Amino acid sequence: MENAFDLPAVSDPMSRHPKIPGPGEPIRLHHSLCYGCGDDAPIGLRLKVIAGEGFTVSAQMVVEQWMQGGPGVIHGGVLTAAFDEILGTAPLTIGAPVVTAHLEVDFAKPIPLGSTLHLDAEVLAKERRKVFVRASAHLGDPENPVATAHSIFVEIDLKKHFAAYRDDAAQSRP
Ligand SMILES: CCCCCCCC(=O)SCCNC(=O)CCNC(=O)[C@H](O)C(C)(C)COP(=O)(O)OP(=O)(O)OC[C@H]1O[C@@H](n2cnc3c(N)ncnc32)[C@H](O)[C@@H]1OP(=O)(O)O
Repeated sequence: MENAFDLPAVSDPMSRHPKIPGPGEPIRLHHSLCYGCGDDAPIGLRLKVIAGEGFTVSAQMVVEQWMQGGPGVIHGGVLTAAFDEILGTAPLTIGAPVVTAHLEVDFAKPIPLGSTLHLDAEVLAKERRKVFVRASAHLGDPENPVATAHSIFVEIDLKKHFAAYRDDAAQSRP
């Protein structure tokens, strides 16, 4: 499939960040209350994202009943959230903390409850603060994706970006 987002003609140089875990190793949670990866989130996907080779990461997610759109298949928003998480983690391989600016998802096939979703993401390019990332999901056969995603993440200064929200976030905890 062609990219529906405009990749830069030439990427800024990218190199694998020295602190990123080796292939097969988990990447540390970015926030324990995160809906996508947090262990302490009251409701969430609890994705464990694993570093791959180069600028790639992967994760697996069992599609549980509460993730249902229906009937019998995953909700599109849940799949999008899973993509957001894995796409947003991939830029850590180049040492870039990011937030989602643009995210597009193509839903190719229904994803039944009970299936194990395999998610793979890869950083394609960087241009100034923009990081271009693509992802795909399959149910065991990488040649047969059930969904794909393309996204632009923007590099941020983590402390500054979230400075105004941290207290509110603490207050909204259950
Ligand atoms: C380990 C972590 C895993 C995380 C997974 C979960 C990730 C998330 O869900 S994050 C939460 C959702 N996202 C957000 O809340 C972000 C909200 N948006 C923002 O804060 C701002 O719009 C932000 C930071 C993206 C950009 O604002 P700002 O810092 O002022 O940068 P700005 O100058 O506007 O844009 C920088 C570049 O990005 C581009 N850009 C900004 N928004 C977009 C967009 N929607 N689409 C395409 N390009 C964009 C700009 O054109 C600019 O490009 P260029 O270098 O070519 O001029």
